[in-house]
Amino acid sequence: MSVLIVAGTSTDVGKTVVTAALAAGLSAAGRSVAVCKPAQTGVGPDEPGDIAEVTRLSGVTSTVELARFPEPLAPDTAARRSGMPLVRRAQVLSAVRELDARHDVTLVEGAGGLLVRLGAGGFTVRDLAVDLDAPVVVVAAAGLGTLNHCALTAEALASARVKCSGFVIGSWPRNPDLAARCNLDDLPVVTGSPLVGRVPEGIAGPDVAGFAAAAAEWFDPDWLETLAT
Ligand SMILES: Nc1ncnc2c1ncn2[C@@H]1O[C@H](COP(=O)(O)OP(=O)(O)OP(=O)(O)O)[C@@H](O)[C@H]1O
Ligand SMILES: C[C@H](N)[C@H](N)CCCCCC(=O)O
Ligand SMILES: [Mg+2]
Repeated sequence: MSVLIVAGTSTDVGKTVVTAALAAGLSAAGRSVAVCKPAQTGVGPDEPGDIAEVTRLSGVTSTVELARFPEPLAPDTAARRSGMPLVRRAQVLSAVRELDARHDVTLVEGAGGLLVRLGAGGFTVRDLAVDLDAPVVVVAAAGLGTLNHCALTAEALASARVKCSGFVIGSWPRNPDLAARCNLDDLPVVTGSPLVGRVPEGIAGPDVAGFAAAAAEWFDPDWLETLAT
């Protein structure tokens, strides 16, 4: 019914944790949720990737990972170096559309930041948002430096006329420093989009029941509600 692209300002900002939190929060609200990771890098064939982490934290099992490459690199580079076939744009679009037809919300997690090349022809997660006419939520770090990364990402979305659904801080510190506290007010100003969530630091541990039970509280409730309508 609806697709939401989970992009980031960079790698390691908490996209997977936020994807899991969204999956858990939407599931708790009675929505059927699917998750697609078009290209996973940096994990071997038998190791858990981002999809496994989303399932562990959220319980959501309707998932698709289209390709994985062992080296921790951008997917197109990792694919070329591995000698395996690159992910194709049409392949991703068809997988996401198939999930979308059967679920209330389909979450698509990119790799790294918005303009990282996912596969053949250099397509990016921004291209997927254009093709799917889907909004993007951007996951960002909490502290100093994030305003610039968020503003750049907002500009890159606007230049392709992709709707920015909002920003989420992937790991909100227990004791936020001055920059993190100021960013709460400044981030919407510099990006022109709302801050719609903050996932607490240290929450993605072994207490998966606690994670799933609390997940909806980390997002603006009105925003979360709009995702499945
Ligand atoms: N709120 C949080 N609580 C606990 N751990 C977190 C939180 N946010 C991020 N982490 C940890 O930080 C690391 C990076 O987070 P995550 O894997 O979600 O990043 P990512 O943006 O998905 O990166 P990639 O580009 O590789 O997909 C992980 O080890 C994750 O468990
Ligand atoms: C391996 C890592 N965790 C991500 N999955 C891939 C990040 C690619 C980033 C490329 C870049 O922007 O330089
Ligand atoms: Mg991830």
